[in-house]
Amino acid sequence: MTDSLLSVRDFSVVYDVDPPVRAVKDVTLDIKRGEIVGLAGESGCGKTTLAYGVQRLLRPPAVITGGDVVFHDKSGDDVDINSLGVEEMRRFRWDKVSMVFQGAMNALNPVATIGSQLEDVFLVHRPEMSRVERRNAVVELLEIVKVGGQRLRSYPHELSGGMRQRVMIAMALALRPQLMVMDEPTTALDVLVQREILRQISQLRHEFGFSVIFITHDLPLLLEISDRIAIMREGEIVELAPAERIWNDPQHEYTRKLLASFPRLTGEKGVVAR
Ligand SMILES: Nc1ncnc2c1ncn2[C@@H]1O[C@H](COP(=O)(O)OP(=O)(O)OP(=O)(O)O)[C@@H](O)[C@H]1O
Repeated sequence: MTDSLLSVRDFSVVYDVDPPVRAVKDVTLDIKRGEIVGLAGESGCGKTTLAYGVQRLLRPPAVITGGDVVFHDKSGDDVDINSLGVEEMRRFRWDKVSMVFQGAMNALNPVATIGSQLEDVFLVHRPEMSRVERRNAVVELLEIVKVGGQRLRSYPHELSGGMRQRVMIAMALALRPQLMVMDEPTTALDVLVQREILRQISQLRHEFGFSVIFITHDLPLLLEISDRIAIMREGEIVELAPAERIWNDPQHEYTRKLLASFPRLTGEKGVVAR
């Protein structure tokens, strides 16, 4: 088994509008097993396009104009993501890769209990599971994300925003994917809740061994949670280095500019124990 989980080579995406927008330009990036890679950069630099593009989640006018994305499955198989059919890709997305979107907590169905919504994931993707097995798996998930199994019968409006976002993380974790893509997963939450959830994501990846691609505008937050950070600018990765290096010894002029734009960075140590 290789150390690498996802290999992205010379990946490019263009939005075919007039004039065309080259949103991602020849990006090369390796995600290792169990690591958290942060994607940072100003709004519009291509973070979301890159993270969605490698999962083939983009819709027209987006066009992938070049590059390879290979997923090194823990079974030992190498999966060329570009070659998967629609149905294979759908299964792949839940089983191997899952996503937590910004504001995902508002995507919960308001008239169904969170237990039944979590159960649906198993109903669809693990049809061989019995009712009892499904129920047990849901309770376990709610315990893992510290919402508590007894919340099974709660409706979304009975939970705080932070709790609902944890439910979404539980859902993303349900099939034990090897990669989780998180797009501003805590942006809508207050700072303390954010920190708690980040700490938990960090612990869970140690426990379950998944890798994370974490997207946010919030560079100080990324410095705390990420093992490595990719700094993007105008569709390119201008610097990719361990979080400590980005913080202590940024090599690229643009990285220094970006760091300087966050007055919160006072040199204190972060609270998320990686
Ligand atoms: N549907 C679209 N049609 C045309 N251009 C688009 C489309 N979606 C995104 N773009 C352009 O592609 C570039 C990259 O956008 P993208 O959303 O990937 O950046 P981002 O870094 O994720 O920004 P944000 O942090 O604001 O989400 C931007 O110039 C954006 O205007």
